Amino acid sequence: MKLRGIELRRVSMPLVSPFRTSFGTQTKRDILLLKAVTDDAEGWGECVALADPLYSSEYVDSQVDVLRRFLLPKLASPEGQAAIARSGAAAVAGLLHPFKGQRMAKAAVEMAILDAELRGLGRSFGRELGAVADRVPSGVSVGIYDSVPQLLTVVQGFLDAGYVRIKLKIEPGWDLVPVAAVRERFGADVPLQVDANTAYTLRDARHLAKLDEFDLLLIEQPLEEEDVLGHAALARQMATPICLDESIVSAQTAAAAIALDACQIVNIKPGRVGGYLEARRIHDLAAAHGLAVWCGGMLETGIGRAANVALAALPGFTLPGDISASDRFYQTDITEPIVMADGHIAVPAGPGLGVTPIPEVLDAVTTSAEWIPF
Ligand SMILES: CC(=O)N[C@@H](Cc1ccc2ccccc2c1)C(=O)O
Ligand SMILES: [Mg+2]
Repeated sequence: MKLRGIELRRVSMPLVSPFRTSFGTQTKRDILLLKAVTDDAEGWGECVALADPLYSSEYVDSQVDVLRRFLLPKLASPEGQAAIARSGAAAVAGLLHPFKGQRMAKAAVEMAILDAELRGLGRSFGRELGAVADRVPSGVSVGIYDSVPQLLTVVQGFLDAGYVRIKLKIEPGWDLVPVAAVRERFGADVPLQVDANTAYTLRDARHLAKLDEFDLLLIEQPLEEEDVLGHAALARQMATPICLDESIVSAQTAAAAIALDACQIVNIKPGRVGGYLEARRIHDLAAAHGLAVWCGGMLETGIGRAANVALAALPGFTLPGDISASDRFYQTDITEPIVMADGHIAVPAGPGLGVTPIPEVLDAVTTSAEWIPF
């Protein structure tokens, strides 16, 4: 496979409604898309970095910069071209390993090259990754609201839409009361979990343990991302399973967290861990230790969303993910909308991602595009 170049494209997409979490309120998404052009096909990658370094240390301008100055020149070098010609996308992580961190940029470029490679081979992402299902259950992430009645109206809407699992964002001051209200209104059988996005400390352990009465599936990332020992201590003080998100940035950090009993469940996000191939390694590692995993979301467009559906079809993804339909976040997606049918989303069967951007829609939301020839 000969890589001719990569196009860096920024798109700006308004959210259908403000999405508030413990780290702020988002009303639009500033997204970096990559298009890899090879002799055989074009492939697409999506960088999940936010505009600001509020979820992780990456932010979209930093990922553009590191791609332009370091990552793409390395892939374009004679060494890079030879390795990619020989091994395709499987060579990317090794080539980029000398550059520390920047996992969301690395994930996006590996994804674009993998998509081009698979389209050229006529193989789907699902087939390549090891999907064992042709549809996956769809959960939904619900933000923080100004009032409980407002929250209950939103949850009712998502349950009516058919989402099979509800995830509530929580933060100090918005946790026990909204969770109790959802349980009270919708009953004990609705699969329910919470996500704190690192908002608590170990001093909150006794408070967080009060969540145990609500029979939650898990509590996601209660403490800050580097506090692996704190999560292990918290796990000993509450019954609700601890799930890590921000803390798990690679198979290595997953292995450490599992060995330290810092988590019983892992939220896998390919963009956070450096790509779909590393995501599969984490899936395999978790399965070897008997841990359930599920696929998290970063408000991806249909590009990232389609790839996440394929990943979520692997056997170890036994909990519903945050792979909602496109209309959870976007009025108009840049691909054919990803839709949910009785609580499930079909795994795309076409070559590569199985979806491609719709040119006129993509152009309408594009704020910049830059071709980087190899
Ligand atoms: C679906 C979900 O809750 N995702 C992340 C948090 C998150 C929240 C807000 C975001 C806004 C713009 C881009 C990515 C974002 C990710 C999580 O699981 O922790
Ligand atoms: Mg999370």
